[in-house]
Amino acid sequence: MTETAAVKAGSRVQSGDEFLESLRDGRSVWSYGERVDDVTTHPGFRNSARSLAELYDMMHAPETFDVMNAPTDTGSGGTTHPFFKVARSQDDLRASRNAITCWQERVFGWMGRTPDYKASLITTLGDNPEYFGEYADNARFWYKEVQERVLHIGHAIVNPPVDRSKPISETKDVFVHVDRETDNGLIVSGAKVVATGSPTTQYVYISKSGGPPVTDKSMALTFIAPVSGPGISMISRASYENVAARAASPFDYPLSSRLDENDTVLVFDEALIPWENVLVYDVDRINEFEDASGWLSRAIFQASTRMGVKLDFLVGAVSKALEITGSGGFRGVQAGLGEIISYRHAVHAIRDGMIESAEPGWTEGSVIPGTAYGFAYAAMAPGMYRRIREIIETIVASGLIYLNSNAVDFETPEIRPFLDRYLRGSNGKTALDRSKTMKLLWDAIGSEFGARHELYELNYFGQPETNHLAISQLSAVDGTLDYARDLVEQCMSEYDLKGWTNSRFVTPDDVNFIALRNK
Ligand SMILES: Cc1cc2nc3c(=O)[nH]c(=O)nc-3n(C[C@H](O)[C@H](O)[C@H](O)COP(=O)(O)OP(=O)(O)OC[C@H]3O[C@@H](n4cnc5c(N)ncnc54)[C@H](O)[C@@H]3O)c2cc1C
Repeated sequence: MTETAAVKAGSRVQSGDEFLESLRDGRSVWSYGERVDDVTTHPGFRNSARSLAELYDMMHAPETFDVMNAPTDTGSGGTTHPFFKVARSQDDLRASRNAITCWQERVFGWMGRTPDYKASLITTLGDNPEYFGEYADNARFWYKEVQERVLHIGHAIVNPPVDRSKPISETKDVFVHVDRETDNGLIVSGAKVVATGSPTTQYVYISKSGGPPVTDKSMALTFIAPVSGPGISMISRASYENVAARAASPFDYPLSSRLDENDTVLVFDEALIPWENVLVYDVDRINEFEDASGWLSRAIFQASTRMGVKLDFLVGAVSKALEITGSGGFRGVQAGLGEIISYRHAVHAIRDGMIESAEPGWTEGSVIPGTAYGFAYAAMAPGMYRRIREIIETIVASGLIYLNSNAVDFETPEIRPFLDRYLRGSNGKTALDRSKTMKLLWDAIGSEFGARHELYELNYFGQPETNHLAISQLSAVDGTLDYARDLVEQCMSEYDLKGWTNSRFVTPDDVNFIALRNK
């Protein structure tokens, strides 16, 4: 479908400007002791917001339109991002992969919470609205609304790390819970950890993931809220974009300066959640949802596709860095780069393996990416990412900090000749080439932005141990363990104390010293 056809058909997908306008809604974002007036102009958030706006523009641009759009399944006749629809076939998953990749290439793999991330979960509302019981119409509404407008929804589904040793009920004052019910909706208070990207999202999805089962109905809650809703505050962590803007330049921190997704402490203080926005308010349903819906496998699919692009980017940056240091020809250094590339290949392979091993979704006719390979990615990614950082620090070494402090140094006549001589690179690369490349690589792995990315990958799907456990349990029911054990049984059935039971093989009675002795 061409762009013109989609517009004629009534596409409701927001543009970049419409997205930015929607963020100017009086939301309560707090940073450095002040309430942020407007995240689209504040130096701590404005370029991150613009990076997201560019993604929305790609939904409309003729050159990316086809890969970024598919017909809606809501009856609107318009188009949407392919991952915002319930997948019905492996081809739907392929179209989703291509669209996720296309967006990630624009942000070089460094924004984890692009709007398609939450589409992994929102599509479950359209797959099985009946599951939500008395809130089924809410599920239908939000599926349609999010899909047609490609809304940007953040999520906060983990309880804050406060008194982990105590049962949830004893930390209720901190965790999100219902204060009281009213005719208009639920009055909710409490916090979640953490709402990544929320200052520049439009809505937030609150639910439960992992941890001990919920037993108290007042905490068995899933809902969607506009982040600008009354009673909702976002207390931002230090903004790397702000620090870079005030104390450096885009040349010095090219990723922090535009791709920082602020992780906020999200606080509800007697916030009214209208009944229309409630999806789950039931102990059994909230505990079952994660396993029943299959949303995690979709989330991992989006994450591994994103990681694939991030690793492509790192491979490119490391390769350019080695060209500058002149160490790229050494055997150990080549092996280091090769190890990073092999992780890159493994991630791309798992992503596509998830398509090849797609399995039935929540309801008849829907399809989700293969769960077992997905959990393997979730368990493997943290260690792999940590190892990649270690390799880069080993093979690029001091090259990562043998650098000037700021872009302005290149305009400072007293030191420019020194820079040109002492920072020059191998292979005809100039000092400017070195500084630009190495600062980019440092921002990727070493700056506060870069270090936060390791923490992010490590905790993306909870603790790796949890994912190893999940794989272990899954393998007992999906046939993996049975198959592996059968293989070993088959091997062991072909011999016994007397020798081979398989007549094809020759029992060595003719040469074996014990057999000969006993003859
Ligand atoms: C950069 C970043 C961004 C994030 N963004 C989001 C987001 O957007 N939305 C969101 O919902 N979440 C987000 N998170 C939270 C993330 O999902 C969690 O960090 C992750 O699930 C791990 O949980 P935790 O941090 O609470 O660790 P914990 O569960 O507190 O675990 C800490 C340690 O204690 C151990 N432990 C904890 N409880 C027990 C127990 N009962 N028995 C034995 N051992 C225990 C764990 O094994 C682990 O070693 C983000 C986290 C980070 C770091």
